[in-house]
Amino acid sequence: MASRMFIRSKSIAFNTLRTYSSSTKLVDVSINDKTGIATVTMQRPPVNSLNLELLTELNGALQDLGSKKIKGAILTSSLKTIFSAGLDILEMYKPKPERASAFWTSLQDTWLTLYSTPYPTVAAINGHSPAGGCLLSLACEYRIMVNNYTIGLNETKLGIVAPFWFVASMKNVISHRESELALTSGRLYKTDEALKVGLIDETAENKDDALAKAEKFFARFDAVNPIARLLTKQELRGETIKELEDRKQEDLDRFVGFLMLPAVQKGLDVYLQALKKKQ
Ligand SMILES: CCCCCCCC/C=C/C=C/CC(=O)SCCNC(=O)CCNC(=O)[C@H](O)C(C)(C)COP(=O)(O)OP(=O)(O)OC[C@H]1O[C@@H](n2cnc3c(N)ncnc32)[C@H](O)[C@@H]1OP(=O)(O)O
Repeated sequence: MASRMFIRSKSIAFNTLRTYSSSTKLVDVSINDKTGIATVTMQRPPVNSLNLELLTELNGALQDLGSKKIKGAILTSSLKTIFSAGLDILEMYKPKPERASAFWTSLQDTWLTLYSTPYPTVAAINGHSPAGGCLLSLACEYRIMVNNYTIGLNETKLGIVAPFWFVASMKNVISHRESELALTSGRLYKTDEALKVGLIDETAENKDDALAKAEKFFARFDAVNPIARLLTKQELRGETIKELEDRKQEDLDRFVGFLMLPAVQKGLDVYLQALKKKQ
């Protein structure tokens, strides 16, 4: 894990800043050449649910940024009211085992990349952010959320169990007690409630406000040595990263095994039907 971060920190030092814009079907990346801030935008309508393809593109984009000299990266969504609806339930419902394995591995890899970026990260949460959406924002260093949306790890509401690294991501941000209360009940917090427990760091009026506040967050590091900053981040996050790296295969096997349980499939079926009936 130490090498994961350190090699990247060396590579950014030798590159020069340039205007950059790259858009794949599901992820848009642009770097503002004046501020040096990258904006990574998920764009998979209708709800940015995280399927294999979106996760693969997102991981690739975040890794590419590691070789560029950027001041920081903002993760956000192109959708008006949704940051991300979390994992694509259709990836877990009646899955083919090979696809389920590739899907979960891509989630593990994306989280590892985002949790350990050499550059500072902000989630500009411009809409609802349940489950996997919350996980992505927890992997960022700072969370700014637009008012009147919801965020949280609501896995138990779907009859599924948040894996240890989802739980650790939460516990590294809010208290153990609050995590226990939230995770066991599958609580989704409204923006103002999330601020009160520290799940988010700031609220925003709208997406533009969130982006402006993200820029101010990055400015905190103007007078900070970047290597000292990175090594400190590594010190704080290293244990959690190492645990997933060490237990990656075990975690994958548990996920695939869990999905094959009839009771889990039944729970997902009921949840999917309820989502569709909502309209
Ligand atoms: C013993 C230890 C074992 C450990 C093993 C590991 C266990 C496995 C772990 C898995 C972890 C999973 C984490 C997750 O992320 S699960 C996903 C959780 N997500 C949700 O609960 C969100 C569900 N969606 C919503 O609440 C809403 O859609 C919302 C995001 C608030 C948006 O609302 P709205 O704007 O009103 O949009 P609609 O609800 O009408 O949705 C539009 C269409 O999109 C479909 N949809 C919504 N969310 C998902 C999703 N996550 N995946 C797939 N599809 C989704 C919805 O059904 C609508 O479809 P359609 O138009 O066809 O009706």
